[in-house]
Amino acid sequence: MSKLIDGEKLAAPLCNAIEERLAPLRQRQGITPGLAVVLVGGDSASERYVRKKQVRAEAIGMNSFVHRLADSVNNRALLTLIEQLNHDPQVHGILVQLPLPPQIDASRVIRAIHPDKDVDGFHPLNAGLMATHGNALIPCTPLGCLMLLEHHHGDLSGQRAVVLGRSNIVGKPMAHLLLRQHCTVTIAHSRTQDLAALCRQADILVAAVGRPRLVTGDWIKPGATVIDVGINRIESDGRTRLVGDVDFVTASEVAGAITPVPGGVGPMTIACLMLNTLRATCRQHDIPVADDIVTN
Ligand SMILES: Nc1nc(=O)c2c([nH]1)NC[C@@H]1CN(c3ccc(C(=O)N[C@@H](CCC(=O)O)C(=O)O)cc3)C=[N+]21
Repeated sequence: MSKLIDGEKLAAPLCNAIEERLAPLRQRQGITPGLAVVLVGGDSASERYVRKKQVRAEAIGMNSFVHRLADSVNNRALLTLIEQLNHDPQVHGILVQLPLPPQIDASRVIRAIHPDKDVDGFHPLNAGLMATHGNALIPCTPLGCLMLLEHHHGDLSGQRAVVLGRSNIVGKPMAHLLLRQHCTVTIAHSRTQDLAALCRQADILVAAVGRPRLVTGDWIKPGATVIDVGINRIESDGRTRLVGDVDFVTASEVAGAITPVPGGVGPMTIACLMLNTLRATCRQHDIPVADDIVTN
């Protein structure tokens, strides 16, 4: 049986460390980091995640501003709101919850966010800086995965990593982060041939494809570290359940260590959003960025 990688257990001390940095910011500089979350429409999963972000931000003493827009909103109205938030000195981080409705040009919306306030790290400037090892805001989910990996796997140098999924928000940035830690990285996706055989070569396997229980035990190299980014809602026995991209039961018999869903990557994503908001705040006020909290 493999070791369980507990996301809550690593997220809690990270959030505490962030919280400790807020008091001196407030007392000495009069600054309270502010996170603005823009939610378009009323998707129940999105509502839930936005609520988690808001609750966590407030719990550690940040300001949180949630802007709700109708599902029918047009590009102009959304871009106007972002422009307003870009100029608002109370707002240090802006997150536009994805997915957006089809009439919205998501790429244009992401590009409208000021790169210094882009706490998702989705702006092409931040994506490019990360790819070239510059000083970027790094997407929260891959950053959280990397922290879990470094904590449980130790030095990643020379390890064979396979990232399943090539999205701009998880797969691609994850591959860049692993490369930066000197892994040998392969990005696999829906057109990859012999997916199972490829995955079996991985010392580190990160699954981020949104396919419930795609990765079964026979895809995993014995002893490998498995990070499950998937959050799929499925119906079973008349109830809605949350399952990952990894079939936990069979995978945990083979893997050396594995994240559960829920309680794995999710809590780290939220904690890294808090970290990015703190970093963005420091940068905007020319305060040395709190890089000693974590080094990556
Ligand atoms: N601009 C943008 N940035 C995002 O970071 C972003 C987004 N859009 N759209 C949706 C995805 C999804 N996401 C999650 C965050 C936390 C949990 C989380 O806390 N999950 C818990 C509980 C899950 C549950 O109970 O539903 C867990 O896995 O233990 C899940 C998913 C952020 N996303």
